[in-house]
Amino acid sequence: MRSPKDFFAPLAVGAPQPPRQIPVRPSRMIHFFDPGNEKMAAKVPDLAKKTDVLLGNLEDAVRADRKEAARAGLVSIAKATDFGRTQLWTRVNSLDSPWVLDDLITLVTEIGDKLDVIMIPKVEGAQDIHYVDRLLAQLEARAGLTEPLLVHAILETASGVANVEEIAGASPRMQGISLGPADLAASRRMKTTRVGGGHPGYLVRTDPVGEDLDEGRTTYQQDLWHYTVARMVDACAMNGILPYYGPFGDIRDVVACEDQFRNAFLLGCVGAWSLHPVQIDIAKKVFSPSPADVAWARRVIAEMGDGTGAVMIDGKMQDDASVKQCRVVVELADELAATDPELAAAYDAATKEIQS
Ligand SMILES: CCC(=O)SCCNC(=O)CCNC(=O)[C@H](O)C(C)(C)COP(=O)(O)OP(=O)(O)OC[C@H]1O[C@@H](n2cnc3c(N)ncnc32)[C@H](O)[C@@H]1OP(=O)(O)O
Ligand SMILES: O=CC(=O)O
Ligand SMILES: [Mg+2]
Repeated sequence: MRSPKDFFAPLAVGAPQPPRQIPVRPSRMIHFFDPGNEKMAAKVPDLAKKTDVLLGNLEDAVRADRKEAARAGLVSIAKATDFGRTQLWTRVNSLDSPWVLDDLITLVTEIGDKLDVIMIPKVEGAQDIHYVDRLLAQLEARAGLTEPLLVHAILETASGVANVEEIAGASPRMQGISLGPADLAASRRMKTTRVGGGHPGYLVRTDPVGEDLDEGRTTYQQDLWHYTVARMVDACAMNGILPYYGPFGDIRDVVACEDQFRNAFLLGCVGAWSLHPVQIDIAKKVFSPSPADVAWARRVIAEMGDGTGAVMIDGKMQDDASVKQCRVVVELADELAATDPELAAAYDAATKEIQS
């Protein structure tokens, strides 16, 4: 165990100072693309204008014989593209794979100054983050980088879930954690064959009304991911890092995708992955607080004055705790509105309407 005093010392001579705070930047959607796929790569400059995060994926979904092409593609794209305010992330191959060492060496050396966050898949415990932490420090020092790279873990193994609190606090570089429902389902030996989302067989049923066990019994589909998302959110919040829902694989089912994203948003996640351009606007809509909620939250804050005591607003009791929730909503809205004039106008219009 490192002592808390050592936590903010660089892990290699010449490496940049580790971060003390995770920068607050919009990351409602982490948009995945395969940098070795020419069609997808051609869309990157346009996608950079409408996404919060673009992620060059080198791991699963990239064929084994295309790994080098994907890595080289990401280097070229990063060098050639002006990403503006959009962050550039990558997902490297897993730590037990034959590709990850070259992924990290190449990317940090060639484009370490363009990358914001490195996503590490299949993290099992703090030891995986410690390994990456030291290696990144060595590579940053050699590349002469002045800003530390941040690390994001995917929660997609049973041991990762069991160790999620120690993973979240394993390094000052930890930026956040995403739920990876597909690999996690396999690791847990769940009997699903989907990428995220629900399952009609996972349900509860109302009690029988009489002797007939089939008659009049409504069933309600349950959320397979509730426990893991909630646990991930707590682990992230207690360590000052950000939680995300991961992939929703049924690209055609934009309705259920929106539901899954909204469940994650309401439970505390700040964003989700988009796998296809059609999911970008879904994430943008869901992970931006609604104008009505922002207007209401602003009103509660205004009427609560110094934030203590209790008041009644439209028949609802408000006190110190509800005003704190309202501040969470308003702070997020203000952060997003600062770079999105359309959203800012929608929030102001809804606020004026509620005041009149
Ligand atoms: C399961 C656990 C995980 O690890 S999830 C993360 C790993 N998976 C991924 O990264 C998948 C990323 N997405 C994809 O590969 C594709 O979107 C898949 C799902 C295969 C669908 O592609 P395709 O059949 O081409 O869809 P389409 O015909 O509707 O595409 C229309 C045009 O859009 C493009 N497109 C597609 N996806 C992306 C993307 N993620 N980023 C940028 N562009 C994308 C297509 O190339 C196609 O382009 P064009 O109109 O033909 O020029
Ligand atoms: O990598 C993501 C997953 O769901 O697996
Ligand atoms: Mg995975």
